[in-house]
Amino acid sequence: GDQGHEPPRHCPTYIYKVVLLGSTAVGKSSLAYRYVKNDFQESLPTVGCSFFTKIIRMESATVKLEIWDTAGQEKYHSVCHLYYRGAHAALLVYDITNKETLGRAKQWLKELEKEFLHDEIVIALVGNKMDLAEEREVPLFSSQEGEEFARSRSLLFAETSAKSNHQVKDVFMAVGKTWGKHEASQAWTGPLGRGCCPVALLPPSPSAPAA
Ligand SMILES: Nc1nc2c(ncn2[C@@H]2O[C@H](COP(=O)(O)OP(=O)(O)OP(=O)(O)O)[C@@H](O)[C@H]2O)c(=O)[nH]1
Repeated sequence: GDQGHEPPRHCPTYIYKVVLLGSTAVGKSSLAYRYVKNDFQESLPTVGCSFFTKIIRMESATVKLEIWDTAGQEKYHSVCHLYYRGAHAALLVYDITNKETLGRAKQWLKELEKEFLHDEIVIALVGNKMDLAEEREVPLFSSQEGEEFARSRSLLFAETSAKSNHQVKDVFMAVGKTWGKHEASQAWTGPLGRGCCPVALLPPSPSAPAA
């Protein structure tokens, strides 16, 4: 029964939805697979959408990341908006060895900007297949073009490799931390409680040097 005025001391669960968008074969499924299973496999094209869950346990809360991996093939384009609805974060993935895929990621950005207010979603531009740097077609992110583009839209940027496990965890963590800041400026005020709401905090990446 009811134990009185003190709320129960169970850990609340925060649900946080991340959607992966981008051209076919840029490595969306591979990034999700690497992050959730810490593994890499040659995989078949995604049909429709696939779904991964990552549970992150912290001292005072549990974070459940729902990772929605969409299909990049054009024939699935018309259903993609069903998947990014309600997302807290979007990773716009391109392949650094294929310049066309960056163009596609920029189109996704336009589409998201129509659907979401600036503060409603955290967006990261992710150049994948860093292990193939010698076949690079898209200049390094630090090039003027990329940097200006990111700054003008206040995006997060990272170059990753699902294959060699480069910056994969970091990109998910960076997105989570940015979302936490958005939340802090809005409803988030401190002690955990009050049912289920978007995630506010993610633990720092263990690979990051202590600040
Ligand atoms: N070298 C290299 N290959 C990768 C990397 N990530 C993915 N691949 C390969 O690229 C191909 C496509 O990867 P997927 O993860 O299926 O790509 P996707 O974006 O999910 O593709 P769709 O499901 O069609 O949208 C596969 O052969 C992967 O093994 C990477 O970081 N480096």
